[in-house]
Amino acid sequence: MMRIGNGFDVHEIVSGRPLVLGGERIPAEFGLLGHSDADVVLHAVMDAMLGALALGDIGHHFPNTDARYKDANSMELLRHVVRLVTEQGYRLCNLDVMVLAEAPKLAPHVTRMRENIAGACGCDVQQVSIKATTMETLGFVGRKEGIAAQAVVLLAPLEGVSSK
Ligand SMILES: Nc1ccn([C@@H]2O[C@H](COP(=O)(O)O)[C@@H](O)[C@H]2O)c(=O)n1
Ligand SMILES: C[C@@]1(CO)OP(=O)(O)OP(=O)(O)OC[C@H]1O
Repeated sequence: MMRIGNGFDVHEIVSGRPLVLGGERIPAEFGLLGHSDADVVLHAVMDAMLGALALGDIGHHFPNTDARYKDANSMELLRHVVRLVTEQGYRLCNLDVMVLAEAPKLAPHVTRMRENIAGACGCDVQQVSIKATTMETLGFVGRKEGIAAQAVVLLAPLEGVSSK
């Protein structure tokens, strides 16, 4: 049986922190606040994968009260979630991420972000889609108070399903 999952995350924009999105350090005058590296893109992707298999959420697997995850590299957390997916007998069919960010311009970084995620998932970059939009100055994203990401993931059983 194919399994679909969705994930959503928001992190607050602050100065003095790096901006890491999709495992990529993005040049910016601000970063995101979080217990981990606050990679809002990977957090949405992990929650979508966990949701597809009803395995809870990232807060359950990586509690923000646990010092082990202080400034954690979310790529490592993603690799752990991918291992859980494999153990359950599933693999990524495709995923689609929408990043809501007023700035910076993410288009120049999207290919590297897709490659990072595909590398962690052991899949082709064509199976990973990342898109970005502004909020046209509206709301907390439009005021540059935060960045949000939404992900939808489709998982397929490891055996008997083509990736096409
Ligand atoms: N942080 C962002 C936001 C948007 N883009 C790209 O610009 C296009 C137009 O954005 P609108 O919000 O005006 O629709 C969008 O389709 C993206 O290609 C971006 O690179 N980074
Ligand atoms: C990733 C984790 C890891 O402690 O930390 P945060 O950076 O706080 O991210 P958030 O999406 O708020 O919560 C999930 C946590 O599991």
